[in-house]
Amino acid sequence: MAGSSIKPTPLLKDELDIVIPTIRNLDFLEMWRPFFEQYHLIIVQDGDPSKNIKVPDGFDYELYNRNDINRILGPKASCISFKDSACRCFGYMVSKKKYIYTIDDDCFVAKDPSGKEINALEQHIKNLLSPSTPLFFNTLYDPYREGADFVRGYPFSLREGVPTAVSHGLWLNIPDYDAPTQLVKPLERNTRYVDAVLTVPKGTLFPMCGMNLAFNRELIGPAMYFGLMGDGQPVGRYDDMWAGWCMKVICDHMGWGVKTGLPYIWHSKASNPFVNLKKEYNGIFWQEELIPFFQSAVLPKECTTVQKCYIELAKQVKEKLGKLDPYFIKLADAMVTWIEAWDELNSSEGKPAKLPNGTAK
Ligand SMILES: O=c1ccn([C@@H]2O[C@H](COP(=O)(O)OP(=O)(O)O[C@H]3O[C@@H](CO)[C@H](O)[C@H]3O)[C@@H](O)[C@H]2O)c(=O)[nH]1
Ligand SMILES: [Mn+2]
Repeated sequence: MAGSSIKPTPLLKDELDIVIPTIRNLDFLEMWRPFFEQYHLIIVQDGDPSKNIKVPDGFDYELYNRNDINRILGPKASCISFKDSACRCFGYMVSKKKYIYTIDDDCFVAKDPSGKEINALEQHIKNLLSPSTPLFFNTLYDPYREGADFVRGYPFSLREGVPTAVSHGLWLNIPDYDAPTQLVKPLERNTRYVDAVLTVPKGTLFPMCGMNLAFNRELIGPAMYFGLMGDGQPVGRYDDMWAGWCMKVICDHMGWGVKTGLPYIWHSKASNPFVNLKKEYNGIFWQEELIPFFQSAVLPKECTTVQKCYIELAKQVKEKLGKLDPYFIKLADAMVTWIEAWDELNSSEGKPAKLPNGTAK
């Protein structure tokens, strides 16, 4: 019998949204079509709202520009950054799905060492649907992967693992370096494909990159606020970092896991290191204080929901980081506004009506 031409239904087809921030164009979607075409896209158009961003035919999407964000959130739109990829978190807020995958518009399909094209989304879904092991390190990496397992000495009481909240993918070609490193090593390319998925141990922070990232929105969505960055703010390119530090403290508190490693994407554009240095310089200085703050942050046991954890974290940011710079007082307030907006849009009566394909109502 001739091979069936019926495509298998992609995993989580109706339970996952792909969120793309863009200030450029969406041509990269052509390369992702085989992997993305059956999923719903949420495009967050940054910059000039009068610019028309063309979405390639055949994709099911909703697109939000700054006018839409202001219309939907009203005064609370102040918590969504402008002129920074941080705007992507608006897509997390308006999504109705259980899972989110977010990818930058200069990230393409990479190939594994055998030359096979990598379906990054499929790997993220596998990462999210299998448990994490933050409480005890498995030296053979992901024990739930085909052909691997827990090694001798791994406590059986811990082998069930914990729910996975975040899957952090990596990048071949242009690595996600900060500006100083980019300036020192302008020609460095990441050619090393490491065939591993690791759980970030409990109590350990890491620099979360928003370029190739997936998460369980029902678990950790309210904590995935990408902060106040870009236009009118003293810092940029610390959006995903801020979200990653808040997220990890909350995942540790809630008993959820964070994975990093596979899948890889091919990152094609190196952003301008001098422009990046201007955006980053406060962040490079402040992070020496921010990391100890997050490392020592304790959430009371009364914080039983992500929203409660986040509001408590915002309180501590205001109290302890407000003296580092007044920016953190503004950021702490924006964190609270984010949760208010999240709850407004995600309570049953608060959902904005949507057109099936195209711009939001
Ligand atoms: O003002 C802006 C700038 C960019 N975007 C969109 O955001 C992503 C990332 O942009 P870009 O690829 O230019 O930046 P990188 O330096 O490679 O990004 C890394 O730094 C992080 C920035 O926080 C980012 O998550 C990392 O990937 C693209 O889709 C741009 O179109 C924007 O919306 N507004
Ligand atoms: Mn990029």
